[in-house]
Amino acid sequence: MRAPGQGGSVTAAPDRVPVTGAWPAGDPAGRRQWVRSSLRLEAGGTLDFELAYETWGTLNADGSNAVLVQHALTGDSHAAGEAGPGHPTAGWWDGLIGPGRALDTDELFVVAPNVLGGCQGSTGPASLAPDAKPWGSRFPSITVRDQVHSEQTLANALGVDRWALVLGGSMGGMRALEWAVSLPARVASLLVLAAPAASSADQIAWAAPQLHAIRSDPGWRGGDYYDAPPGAGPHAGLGVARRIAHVTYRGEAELVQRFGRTPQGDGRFAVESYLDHHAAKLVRRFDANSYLLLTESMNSHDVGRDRGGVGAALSRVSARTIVAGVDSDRLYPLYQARDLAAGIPGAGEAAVISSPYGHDSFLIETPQVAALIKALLG
Ligand SMILES: CC(=O)SCCNC(=O)CCNC(=O)[C@H](O)C(C)(C)COP(=O)(O)OP(=O)(O)OC[C@H]1O[C@@H](n2cnc3c(N)ncnc32)[C@H](O)[C@@H]1OP(=O)(O)O
Ligand SMILES: N[C@@H](CCO)C(=O)O
Repeated sequence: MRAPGQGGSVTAAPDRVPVTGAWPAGDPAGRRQWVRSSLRLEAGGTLDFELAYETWGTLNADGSNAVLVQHALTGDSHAAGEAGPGHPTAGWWDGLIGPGRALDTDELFVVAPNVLGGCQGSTGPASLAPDAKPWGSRFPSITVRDQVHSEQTLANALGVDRWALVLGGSMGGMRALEWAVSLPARVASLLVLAAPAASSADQIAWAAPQLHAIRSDPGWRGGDYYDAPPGAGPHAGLGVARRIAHVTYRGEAELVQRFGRTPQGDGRFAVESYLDHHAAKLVRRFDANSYLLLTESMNSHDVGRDRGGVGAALSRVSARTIVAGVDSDRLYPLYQARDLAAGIPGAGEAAVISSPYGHDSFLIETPQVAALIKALLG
């Protein structure tokens, strides 16, 4: 089990005052912190939860220099920093966060939480429920709004009334947008990368075989696999899900040119070997139930739900906004970024990240993303 043992319970309790503290034993990197509270879920009931987060820089006296960085589906709070104990890779936006970088930590206070429902320190299906057993199949459904609600607790605990900037890509872009729609007074500027106002049928369609792959793995055991012997969990299903997803994260022309048709010595096409590699890497670091839960939270993403539609919801945004899409993104196509930008007051036309790398370009095209950040903060 990867998450800490505090878990949560679905109860009818009212929201509680958040409690913060240093991360307890078990954080090998030694820099994560946590906030603990409870929230009313959009689907009903209340969840006691913890959010893990990391920060860089210092909050200034008037609290005006805080930036909220939102990770994508399989990301985590380690947005910046070198690889080291507990973090085999450098932060996923290390090129953007640090002294002298676009998110200049000599000037800014940068905060990156692990998403509610995740498996990298925040409460999720692998966490312990009040009965001291993993939540597993009992973990409630979570929406993007619930995730943002939980992050409000973090902002309150940190003393951040208004973020100077909220930004993220993909699932992180959904949460960034939801912040600006649900709490417009608390978001001064907004950068949404490769994310829509509402998940489309095409995106839900790509998710469907991924969900089935995990659930049809006998090792999934209806979601209650945490006491299975090592290696007996739903690794094969999660690996298939990642292979499907990873194809959608990369550019078609990129794969064609990069891998060609020549089989490797072991008989696999190079692109098959590449997908196998990414599947194996994810299986080692990610919980299958979190993958299901977060995928379904993305499927349900629709800023217009119960708000009179997408147009009415977007008209609430008061942040200085840039929306950007990637010209080779086949999962979140550019037209969605254009539609989203058109709906947000003052956003102007969507920016275009030009790249062969597809959806993942928001993680790869550092200078182009840096320019967008500077345009907002400058
Ligand atoms: C914010 C967040 O959301 S997510 C956190 C970071 N994201 C992830 O971890 C998602 C998974 N990874 C990725 O999507 C990508 O690796 C990115 C976006 C992080 C970086 O993209 P790129 O730099 O273009 O990496 P690329 O997709 O080429 O993968 C490189 C890996 O494939 C391996 N690889 C390349 N070709 C082959 C092949 N034919 N066979 C096997 N492995 C191969 C490389 O050895 C390298 O392995 P390593 O990452 O273990 O060192
Ligand atoms: N590579 C990213 C893509 C999802 O947007 C991830 O795994 O989170």
